[in-house]
Amino acid sequence: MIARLSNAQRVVVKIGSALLTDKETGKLNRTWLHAFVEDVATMRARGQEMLIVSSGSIALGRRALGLPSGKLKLEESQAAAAVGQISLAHAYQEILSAYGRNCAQILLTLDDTEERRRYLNARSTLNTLLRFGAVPVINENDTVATSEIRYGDNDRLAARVASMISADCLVLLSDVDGLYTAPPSEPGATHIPEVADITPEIMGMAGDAASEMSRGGMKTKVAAARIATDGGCNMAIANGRTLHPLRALEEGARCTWFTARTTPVASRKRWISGSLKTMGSITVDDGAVNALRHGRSLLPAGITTVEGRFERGDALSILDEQGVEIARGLSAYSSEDAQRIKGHNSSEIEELLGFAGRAEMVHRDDLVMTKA
Ligand SMILES: Nc1ncnc2c1ncn2[C@@H]1O[C@H](COP(=O)(O)OP(=O)(O)O)[C@@H](O)[C@H]1O
Ligand SMILES: N[C@@H](CCC(=O)OP(=O)(O)O)C(=O)O
Repeated sequence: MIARLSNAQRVVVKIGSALLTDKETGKLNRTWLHAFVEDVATMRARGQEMLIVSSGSIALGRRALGLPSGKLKLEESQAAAAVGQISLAHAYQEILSAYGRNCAQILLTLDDTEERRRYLNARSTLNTLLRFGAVPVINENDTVATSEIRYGDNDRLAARVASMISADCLVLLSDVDGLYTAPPSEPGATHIPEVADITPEIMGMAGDAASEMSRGGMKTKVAAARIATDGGCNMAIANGRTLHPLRALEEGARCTWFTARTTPVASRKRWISGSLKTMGSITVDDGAVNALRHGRSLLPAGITTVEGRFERGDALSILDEQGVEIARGLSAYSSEDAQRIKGHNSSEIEELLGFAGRAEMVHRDDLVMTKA
């Protein structure tokens, strides 16, 4: 069970507001943040790709603005988030740079993970940052998110990010060491070490947050577990109320693991082949059919015909020369650009389109064979 964290390639860690801010003063808990970031840097140095989803902007901002305790109005939490996010990002940047890491701030709204084109853009930016060795620090863009278009909690946001970038491990660090059969304040509540199946009974165990600083409570954590495990990602709810919480988890600290139901690749392929409406089709030559069967990407050189009107990110049907569908995938180009680059070598793309686009028409990560 321990190896789920140390063996993971891509890890998303979510930090709740209560861990980041001191209960008494409302200030950022710097000692804790230093120790946590040291764990992140150690894992990154080992070759694991690390992303942080951090709450805390509203909790920090409300103190800075002198807002009273209790529930905030929407415009007050938006203002608090605007103020708090700056100090939050600054703290991460300062500490990560001490470990020689670039810190990249990403503020997402619901649409960025739900709407396909924006999803592909967000995914591509995150992948590029990881390739450059930077550590993305993500939060919801609370200042522009109105109640209709917001997640409202970073538990589900973290799970959507984890499945978007095909992470294999998500850790929700909280003030509790996992899921209990009932809110831990209730007598007789017992700890659950592992959940293989998120049944209605499991959902029913989760209650609200105990402090006003937090948003979600256990309900949003269990909802996050459903998103993550469906996306092929193992998820842990673990205690962050200790210095070096990730090291502690690797060394076997008690937590609750929710087991992935599939692999990230299988989950993505199922999404492409099953739930997307195709917006066009491309016919490819025999050489390209052969390349696709060997798990390669589809290059413009192998395309003979482009049909339909589609945009970058739309799903396409890929046909052989007999008109039989052999694969489906997400297009890296619009139909207009595809018409221009079909049959050409990828090195000619810049000259043909006037910009240096991707070498592949459909990247192999975005492609699924529908006929062997
Ligand atoms: N079944 C449960 N098991 C564990 N904790 C629960 C449960 N139901 C409710 N909780 C509450 O959820 C809290 C954790 O959620 P929350 O305060 O939102 O954390 P965070 O700020 O880390 O997101 C716990 O401290 C606990 O009071
Ligand atoms: N985006 C908000 C946090 C929302 C949230 O999920 O809070 P928490 O339950 O403490 O993880 C913020 O930065 O204040």
